[in-house]
Parts: sequence; structure tokens; C-alpha cells
Amino acid sequence: MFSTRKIRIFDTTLRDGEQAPGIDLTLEQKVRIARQLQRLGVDTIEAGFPASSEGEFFATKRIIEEVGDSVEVTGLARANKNDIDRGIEAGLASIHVFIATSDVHLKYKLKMTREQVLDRIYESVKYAKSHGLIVEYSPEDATRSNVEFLLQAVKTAVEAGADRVNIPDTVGVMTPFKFQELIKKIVEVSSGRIISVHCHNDFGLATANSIAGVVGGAGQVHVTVNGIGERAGNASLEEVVMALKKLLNYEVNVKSWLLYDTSKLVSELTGVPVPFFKAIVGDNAFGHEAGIHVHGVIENPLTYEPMAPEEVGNFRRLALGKHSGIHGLRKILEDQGIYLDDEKLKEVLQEVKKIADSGNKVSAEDAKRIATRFLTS
Ligand SMILES: CC(=O)SCCNC(=O)CCNC(=O)[C@H](O)C(C)(C)COP(=O)(O)OP(=O)(O)OC[C@H]1O[C@@H](n2cnc3c(N)ncnc32)[C@H](O)[C@@H]1OP(=O)(O)O
Ligand SMILES: CC(C)C(=O)C(=O)O
Repeated sequence: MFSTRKIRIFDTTLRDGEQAPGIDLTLEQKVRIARQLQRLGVDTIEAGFPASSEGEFFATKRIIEEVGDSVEVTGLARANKNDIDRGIEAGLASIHVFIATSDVHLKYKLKMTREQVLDRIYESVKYAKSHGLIVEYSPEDATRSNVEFLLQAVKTAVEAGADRVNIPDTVGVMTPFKFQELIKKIVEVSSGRIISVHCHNDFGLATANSIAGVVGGAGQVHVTVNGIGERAGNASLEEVVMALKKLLNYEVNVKSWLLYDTSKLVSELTGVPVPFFKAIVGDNAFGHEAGIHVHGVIENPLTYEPMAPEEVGNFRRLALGKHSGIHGLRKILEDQGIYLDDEKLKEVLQEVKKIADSGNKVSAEDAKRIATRFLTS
């Protein structure tokens, strides 16, 4: 399925990402990440939750001062006057107001009736709009809400003036086909407002569900760098962006070649390592050891890579091990200035495999050392 529709990228690394246990960024660290997100080209930066602490308040304020001229900066607020006022005091021109719509949240957490929640949606969105803000409303736990009530909540937010409505899969229980259908229904009652999706990764489906939401009609996706966030995390920015661009041909503002550096920066500042096998930005995302693959990639990278590493700022890494073949070994040695005939290469390869079979790693330098013996013998 192909489309040229433009999809907004709403980055919540500094809000939902930072909410994860063990991640507490300083003001300076938040500002560094915000600057990188602005360079990357996201459409909205959710800078934090200004009412939650002094630090969050001042970080939001500084981020607006630093990058607010060139990118929309928003902040999270509960559906109450105090949180919205705190956002306004921090200087926000855009606010993300949320209140849950699922019965389990209403009964046990909010202790409110459905009617009270609808009133609260209307009042809080209207209040924020009356201060001239761009308002995005999220019915938290939308995907476990009664669908009729969810549609009522969305209509209420739209009537109160919400500019965008975001549909959160708060505990990650959606499957792609189900979510696509739900988003279609939401779009039908939203009077042309941008519909957004916010997916959590509890079943490893956050990226798939986000894409399904877009196919269902969403015009914006909430993401975090490296997929950090509550519990199993959020939909990862790099996966969503590249899937939208490369697999479905949607238009996205993000400069994909800055993805790897952005991932490294967020990893460094949060202290959360990027998994080796992480799609797009993992160190093995363009890694090859198997002889058949390495041969193919040397002839033409398209054989075993769905995109070029440079497109996302990552690197191709050719490794040696028990699965290596002659073509790969030749390339690794020639890159280091070592040229051997096929007979000698085969002997070096046998040694490489012997080392690997005994459970040891073989680096390019190890191969060079072995090959040097053959050069001089
Ligand atoms: C799905 C999400 O990610 S939602 C965002 C979650 N993020 C965070 O919680 C991070 C920031 N949070 C905080 O710093 C604090 O929780 C604060 C400042 C917001 C509130 O702190 P406290 O006043 O101490 O309350 P606490 O966090 O224990 O409880 C939450 C209160 O907010 C209420 N509440 C929760 N969500 C909403 C909402 N969307 N709208 C209005 N009220 C809400 C709860 O019912 C509870 O109210 P109560 O105090 O009257 O019982
Ligand atoms: C506030 C909302 C969007 C949220 O973070 C969630 O439901 O996961």
C-alpha cells in the first residue's frame, strides 16, 4: 500500500520516555536532547510534565526558549486547571491534556462517572483553548474503553476545540488489524481533526500498531528515541519513521541520516543501552558474518540489506567467525592492505574457523595477524 500523505512525528522521549524507572535527566541533558530532536526534524517535542516538579517546569521553559521558535514544544497536563496553568506559566503555546476513558481507570483511579469525565474533557480543553493554546487531547487507556463512550469522548474534545486527538494504547493491548479498525472509526467522528496514535510495547507490537493506526487514517504518531518509556516502552521513533518512509512511502519530516547519532545521544544521557539487535540503530542492524550474506553484500548490499546504513547514519559491519567465507575474509584483509591468493586465503579461513569453533572471537586484526604469517612463509 503506498501513500504520499504527510505524517507528523510527535516525540515524547522527554516525557513518556523519561517517565521510565531509572531515567531522570537534568535540565541540561533535556535541553541537549531537545536540540537534537529539533535538528532531527520532529514536528512536536513533548518536553515534559511541567506540573510534576520544579525541575520539569524549568526544563520545559528552557526547551521552549532554546527550540520553541522552530518546533512545536508541548507539555503534558492532567485535565485540571492547575496542570494547564502550570504549562501556561512555563510558556507553552501547545498543551497535551489527558484523562482516561476506560471503566477500570474511571472506577479505581479517577473515581469518576462517565458523565463527569465528559464534562472534564470539555472544560479542560475549552479552558486551554481560551488561553490560545494548541490543544491535543488523549483519552488515556482508549483501547480498553467502551468504544461508544470513547467516540463520545473524542466528539466532546472536538466540540470543545481540540486541535488533535491522540489515541493511546496505554497498556499495549492492541493488535494491528483491530487498531486500524478503531482508528478508522475515530477518524469518522473527528470532523477533520488530526488523529494521533500512541502505542506501548507490552506485546512487542508498538511499531506495528502505530503503522496500522496510520493506515487506518491517523496523521500523527507518538514515538520515543530507542523506544524508551513506561514498562516495555513506546513505539520507537527510528522504527516508525523508517517503516513509514521505506515500506509505505509516507512523507515524514525527520532527517533519517541523524537517527543513529540521536539514538547514541539518548542512550548516553539516559544510561539505557541500545540493544545489539535493535532495528535501524542497533550495532548489528547492518552487521554480517555469514559467508553467503557477506558475499552477497560485497557484490551488492541490496542482497541482504533493506536500506543503506548511511540512510540512517549507521554503519555496515563485516565480522569474522565460524560462518565466514572466502569472499568476506578477502575483503576484510584487503581493507587492511593484505592481498593473498585463494590457496592461502583458504588456509587463513581454516585457522579463523578453528579459533571461532573453540568459542573465541576473531577480529579483523586477528585475521591480519594470521594472514601476515602466510605472507612471509
Ligand atoms: C499514561 C501516562 O503516562 S499518564 C502520565 C503519567 N505521568 C506521571 O505521573 C509523571 C508525573 N506525575 C507526577 O509528578 C505526580 O503524579 C503528579 C504531580 C502529577 C500528581 O502527584 P500527586 O498529587 O502526589 O498525586 P498522585 O500521583 O499520587 O495521584 C494522581 C492523582 O491525579 C489524579 N489523576 C490522574 N490522572 C488524571 C487526569 N488525567 N486528570 C485529572 N486527574 C487525574 C488521580 O485520580 C489522583 O488524584 P487524587 O490525588 O485526588 O487521588
Ligand atoms: C498520556 C498518555 C498519552 C500516555 O502516555 C499513555 O496513555 O500511555
